[in-house]
Amino acid sequence: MIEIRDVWKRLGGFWVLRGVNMRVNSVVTLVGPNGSGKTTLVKIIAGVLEPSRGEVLVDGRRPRVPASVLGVVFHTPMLYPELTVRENLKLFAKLSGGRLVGCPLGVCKVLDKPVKALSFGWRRRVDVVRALLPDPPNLVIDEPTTGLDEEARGELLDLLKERGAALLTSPFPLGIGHEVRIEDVQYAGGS
Ligand SMILES: Nc1ncnc2c1ncn2[C@@H]1O[C@H](COP(=O)(O)OP(=O)(O)OP(=O)(O)O)[C@@H](O)[C@H]1O
Repeated sequence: MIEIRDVWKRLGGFWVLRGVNMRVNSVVTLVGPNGSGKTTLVKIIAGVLEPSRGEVLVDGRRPRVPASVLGVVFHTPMLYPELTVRENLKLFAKLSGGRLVGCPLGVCKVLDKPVKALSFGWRRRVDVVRALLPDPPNLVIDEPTTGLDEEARGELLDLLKERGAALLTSPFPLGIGHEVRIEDVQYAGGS
């Protein structure tokens, strides 16, 4: 369960987020125009940005949550380009206490390739698998459709349905999970 409690964020002299209140306990896609604060909210949930006001709880924890409780996937993959996929997954499994089970998103096909040799879509696939290694009950993915083909999106949706909570952001409607407009979960007045 991801609980966003009255989260405000001021950046560059503007209130980007104005009192966001939201509880996520299933697959939820957050939609909104470019610049409406979706990525900012993901960063706050991930604990890499502090809210100006308010708090985020993930299964009752805050502000920084272990990878075993919250998996995070940003738009830019968090992988070591010089290492192979196998080496990356081994390293992150060690750090997060998880392990690779089966071949999610087809990663076994690319295990021995260096990450720098992969296409963007394959790097994103590997990055999602990296986040899922410790089997976190909660997940947040910024722009999940970017780079993923239809087959990978379908498999990703199946993987997400197994989570307690998955918050996705996309600049366009995905047809995945329950859609929530960012304007509808904060105080009226917009930006
Ligand atoms: N470090 C920063 N300093 C100043 N302003 C920032 C900073 N980061 C983001 N912003 C501003 O905050 C607003 C929200 O940005 P954010 O990236 O969260 O929006 P978004 O909804 O994810 O957009 P998109 O759909 O285009 O990805 C934008 O106006 C952006 O310019």
